Amino acid sequence: MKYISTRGKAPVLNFEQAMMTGLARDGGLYLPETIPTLSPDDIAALAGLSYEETAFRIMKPFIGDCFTDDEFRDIIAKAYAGFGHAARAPLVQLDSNHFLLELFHGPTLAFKDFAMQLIGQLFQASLKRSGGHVTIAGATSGDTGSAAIEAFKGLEAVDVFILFPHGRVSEVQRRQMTTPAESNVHALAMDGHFDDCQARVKDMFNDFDFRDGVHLAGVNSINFARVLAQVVYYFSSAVSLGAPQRKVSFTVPTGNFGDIFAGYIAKRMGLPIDRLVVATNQNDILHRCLSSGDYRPDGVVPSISPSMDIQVSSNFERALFYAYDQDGAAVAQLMEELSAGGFTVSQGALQALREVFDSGHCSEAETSATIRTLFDTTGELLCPHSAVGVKVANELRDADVPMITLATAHPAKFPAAVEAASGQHPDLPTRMADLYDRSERVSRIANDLGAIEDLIKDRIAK
Ligand SMILES: Cc1ncc(COP(=O)(O)O)c(C=O)c1O
Ligand SMILES: N[C@@H](CCOP(=O)(O)O)C(=O)O
Repeated sequence: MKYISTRGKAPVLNFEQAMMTGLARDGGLYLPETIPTLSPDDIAALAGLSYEETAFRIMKPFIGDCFTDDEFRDIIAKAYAGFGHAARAPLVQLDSNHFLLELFHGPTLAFKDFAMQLIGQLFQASLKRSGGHVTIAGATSGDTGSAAIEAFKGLEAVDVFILFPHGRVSEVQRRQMTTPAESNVHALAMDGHFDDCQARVKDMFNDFDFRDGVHLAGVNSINFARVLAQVVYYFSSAVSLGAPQRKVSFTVPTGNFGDIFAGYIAKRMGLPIDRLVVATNQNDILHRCLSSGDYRPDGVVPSISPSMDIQVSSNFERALFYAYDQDGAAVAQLMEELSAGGFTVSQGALQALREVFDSGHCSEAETSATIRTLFDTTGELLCPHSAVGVKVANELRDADVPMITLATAHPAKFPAAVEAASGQHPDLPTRMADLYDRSERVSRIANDLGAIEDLIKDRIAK
């Protein structure tokens, strides 16, 4: 399996190389040259399998011969051993034909653990073979950072630097990043919002002297391995509701477009997905773009679903690549226009996107009302991101097609917003009960590429 860049001008790599490379050297994002497909019989055969075996069968064609079957099975087993639910990603029924896919039973209580625990194991296996050391630089609006730190803390072959927007993540998210004592963990509270953090991480990758000097690696969804791991739960949940004989739809609370793009890959692999619904909070650039064709960031407004406070949605570039018939030059042109303020999607490409994706948005008041109503009617306590998904799903779903809404984080990561909405205080699991008592270690940093690079060089030299 070969991996190519969305901008068409970077070296073609295998899975392991693409995983360890992060951002392509032309600024684009790696994707498999062709998307493997599963027959209806292959999909039917997933029924009743463990999550781990499903993961092996879905991901193996993308990995090629980079890892032996035994190695890869062992990696998957280790990745999911620490999850707090036997099903890993259990489905809960909310209403007639509406289901919630609970993706928050991993170690840091958000869907990011599904991919991050896996790539933590993949990186370790790869670095053990090469004997190298990498410097991970990641940007987070709260959940990627804590999942990355949990997956990589204490590893000798890795230093992990996480940029998060100062004052714009929940206290639980911040503490998950700032309380680990391992010396290879570096939490950096940056001035600005998530888009600034993500831009600085991409700047570091585009600074080749720095990138090559520190052996930079990426664990944001710029890394295709992150997206790949998330494809698995689309299959496991759809099959448990009757796929491939029965079509299903998904609603995905969306910010950086990685999770819903994993659903797009699942659809292209042959999973009979009817609609993929993009659910945004008040930072609704994706909804506006899918409605009008215009993609023009106009500033992030902080919300009670802070992990989705994003206006420059990294993986939308991957969706555009397919919508523009894999024309790297066209994508590169759009991204150049984005740097200058924004772009308009061509009519043909917009039509291609709309053939797959629907979209909706959810105001702050609607998010709170959804948390309250769902708790009152079903006893299910949602995090604000999942509530955005449920609200949009209820609005757009077709009563005859099962709708699966992704519950992307545990309510206890956002206790203030959840309690204000529902009157219920969501408790952290007992293993985290002392999170508020642990001491924090964090560096404040300006939104300044030079200052960030200097800090990283200085820390890894020690
Ligand atoms: C809890 C939560 N929900 C939803 C999202 C949006 O996911 P994506 O960025 O993959 O669209 C995020 C952040 O990525 C998140 O942390
Ligand atoms: N919401 C994310 C933002 C980063 O997204 P990623 O999928 O590209 O890592 C977060 O919680 O950090």
